[in-house]
Amino acid sequence: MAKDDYVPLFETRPFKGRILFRLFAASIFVGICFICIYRVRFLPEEGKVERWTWIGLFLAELWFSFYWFLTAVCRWDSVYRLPYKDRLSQRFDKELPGVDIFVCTADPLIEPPSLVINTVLSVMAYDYPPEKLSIYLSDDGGSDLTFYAMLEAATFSKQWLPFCKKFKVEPRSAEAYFRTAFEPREDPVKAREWLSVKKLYEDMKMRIETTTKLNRIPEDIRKQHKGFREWDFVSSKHDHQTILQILIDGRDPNAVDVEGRPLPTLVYLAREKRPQFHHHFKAGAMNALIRVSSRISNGPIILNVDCDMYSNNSESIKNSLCFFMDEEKGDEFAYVQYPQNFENLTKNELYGGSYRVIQKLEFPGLDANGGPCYIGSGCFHRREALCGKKYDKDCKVDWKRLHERKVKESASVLEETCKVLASCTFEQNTQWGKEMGLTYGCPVEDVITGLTIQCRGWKSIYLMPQREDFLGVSPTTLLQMLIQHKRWSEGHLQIFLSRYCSLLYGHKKIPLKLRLAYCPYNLWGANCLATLYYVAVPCLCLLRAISLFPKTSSLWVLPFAYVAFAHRAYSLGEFLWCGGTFQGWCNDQRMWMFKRTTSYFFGFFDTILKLLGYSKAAFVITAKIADDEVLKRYEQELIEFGATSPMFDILATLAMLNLFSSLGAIKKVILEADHSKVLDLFGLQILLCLLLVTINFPVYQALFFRKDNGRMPSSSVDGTLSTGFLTKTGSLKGALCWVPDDGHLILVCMCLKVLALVVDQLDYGDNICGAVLSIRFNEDILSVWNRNVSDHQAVMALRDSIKRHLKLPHSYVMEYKPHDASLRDNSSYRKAWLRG
Ligand SMILES: O=c1ccn([C@@H]2O[C@H](COP(=O)(O)OP(=O)(O)O[C@H]3O[C@H](CO)[C@@H](O)[C@H](O)[C@H]3O)[C@@H](O)[C@H]2O)c(=O)[nH]1
Ligand SMILES: [Mn+2]
Repeated sequence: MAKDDYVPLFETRPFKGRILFRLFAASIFVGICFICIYRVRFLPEEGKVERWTWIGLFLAELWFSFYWFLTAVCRWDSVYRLPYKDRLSQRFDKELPGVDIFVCTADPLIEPPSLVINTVLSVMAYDYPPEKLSIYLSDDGGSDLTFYAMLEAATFSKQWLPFCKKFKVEPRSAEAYFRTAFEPREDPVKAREWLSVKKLYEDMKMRIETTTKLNRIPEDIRKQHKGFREWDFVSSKHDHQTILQILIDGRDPNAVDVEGRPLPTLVYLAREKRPQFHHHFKAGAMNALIRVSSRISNGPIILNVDCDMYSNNSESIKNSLCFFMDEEKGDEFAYVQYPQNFENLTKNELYGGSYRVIQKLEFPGLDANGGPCYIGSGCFHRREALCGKKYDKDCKVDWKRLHERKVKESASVLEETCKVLASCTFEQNTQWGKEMGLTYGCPVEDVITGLTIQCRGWKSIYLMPQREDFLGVSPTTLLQMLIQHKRWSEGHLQIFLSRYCSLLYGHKKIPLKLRLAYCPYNLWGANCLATLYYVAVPCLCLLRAISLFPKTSSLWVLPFAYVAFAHRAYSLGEFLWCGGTFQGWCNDQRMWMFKRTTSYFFGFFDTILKLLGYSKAAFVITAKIADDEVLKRYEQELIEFGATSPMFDILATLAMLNLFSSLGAIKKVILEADHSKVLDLFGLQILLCLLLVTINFPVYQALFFRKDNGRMPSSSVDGTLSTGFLTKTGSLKGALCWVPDDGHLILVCMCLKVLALVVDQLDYGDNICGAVLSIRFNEDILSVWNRNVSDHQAVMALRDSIKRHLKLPHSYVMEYKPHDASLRDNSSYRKAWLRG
């Protein structure tokens, strides 16, 4: 094509309103400067407790300022992209490249096969020539249940694909479509067809769910496909040979749908697993898929979706190709990342799961500076770039040549010859996991991979069309959410502390702004310290009458007030602009605090432990299902606490600390002769405490008022309630319980101990004591009960273990009525304090 005829396949437009943002950012910056001046000028004299608390607070504020600076970098420039799909069709209709789609699943129990196949069906039904489409499912669960579901999906696709075309179905996940769509009433013939496909789907779903519930495949079904024989050799999900089955071979002239049109290729792969080999979680699965697919279809474009994230837009492939195939700029793009949206969010996003501001404002910012990160699901890759090729500006892609398919072997030959590519030993002494494929060793394998790709000279694209392109499942319990964020924050922090730290690794490879823009995510985990300090220490100091903020009557209060309020108001504005609700923003803020004090905290320490070699890599898969009762509460937007976890201990502890400090402060204001003097001195501090109490409101509810099973488990409640008693008894040294099988509790213990020390140091005398320590009753004690040892003995044992562990002169333990009714019968219910 001659140069002047060139019409781009996409357009890039800058965001409006950047100037306003920059002015605002400048004003915040000025505010921060004043805060720093204040902190330095009014530093308390040497030798006082005040001095150290002051310095600590100052450090926390410096950290927040630095972090704010990083988030401002992300917003400095922003662009959005517009693909022109029609131009693509006009120009390249015959030369469209092959696209290989990788779906990953890992566990049939928490990622049910019926969910997996809906994702598979949705991508099989893309509006794209089926002979150029190949779908690969990686099953790390190595489960015949999933395999069976895939067989069913292969059969059903013969009806489903033509049905999607005929009825212009959207979305093309059968489950999602039939959940909301109604049959076309106007035409009885069509209506009948519609209903019959719906029935087919429902019958299939029922068959799949029955086998899943049975947890085994009945003999008569096993006989129907040779693939099941593979499971005769599977000893467990961690120990089996490669299972590779080409369920639909797109080249086979008989592989057609009910209307005679070809079907896309469909492949099931469970890579080899052996206990002595590390399998590298999703990254390992993806790399096995890259190799196997290179022999079977070798599509130059690869789409990666998680099993819970179905395609919600049948045009996504073509939209993405507008970038890769643009004659002028296309060759420099390695991947096109879509936002990850979730279909099961509640109206006000109870657990802040929409990430709207990140997706609508921050990622366009990354895009303007060189390209977004690769965040896993919903990402189209150029195969070469994913396989480690460096960007070469002289290398032009010839799509015509690329789309030819060369493989001649039959499906069964391919099945045999490709197995070795997915074996445990294949990667030994190769660059896989290092320079080739997805990078190993990090729980956010995607982000680190994206960064290395960008550092090899490639650019990436962030595409956020009107219609949400991919819809997934967001965690439906607080604990799930916190655990997911622990993995993320840990993974990100690992990147920051590794040789892949964007600041150093990206030097001279990617723009400075992009290097900086990676940092807010990489440093999520590092936020925990400053946040914990800010939510705990000012409250404690309030009780000890240490003022940490300027008097409300002085002018110095202005920068504090401006930065705090303007910044939050701006955040609210952003949230609303991105389509959120006010309540949603409040929930988001709460989650932000919860995550920082728990997920990030544990993520932070686990990263450090890993660096020191004490802890191994893990990947806790996020559950995609929950029981009906939990779901009901989720829909009512009731926060789910119904589990024991050290994370909840921290939340409860901090909430109680905030509550007691506020009560203490209020008491002081009332009792003090000169109210206004107290208010003048402690105004901001009291405000901060009250704010924290407001944020923690659902925690108090869960601790004391809720009756449903989503409340705080009674063990934590009693523990936290005990705080109330403890505080009344005067000087407190500490109490905790010890759960030996939970490594994290050591961490909680350490923190509680620190807190106890601080309290001790400050010596509150008979005042309300701010130390709030949760006692959690452990399985140990319950098992003592089980063995019919008298309660008293058990409690004494616990008390002694606490004493020993904390090396405290005293410890208090409350006798406890076990939660479990059967245990309750043989133990008397006494609530008494034993001091020893
Ligand atoms: O050993 C494993 C573990 C996980 N997975 C798959 O990886 C995907 C992501 O796992 P999930 O538990 O759903 O994690 P999320 O936190 O929801 O996923 C986000 O974060 C991950 C990195 O932590 C990214 O890989 C994902 O794309 C991104 O959506 C799922 O399809 C799993 O089946 C495997 O294939 N093998
Ligand atoms: Mn997921």
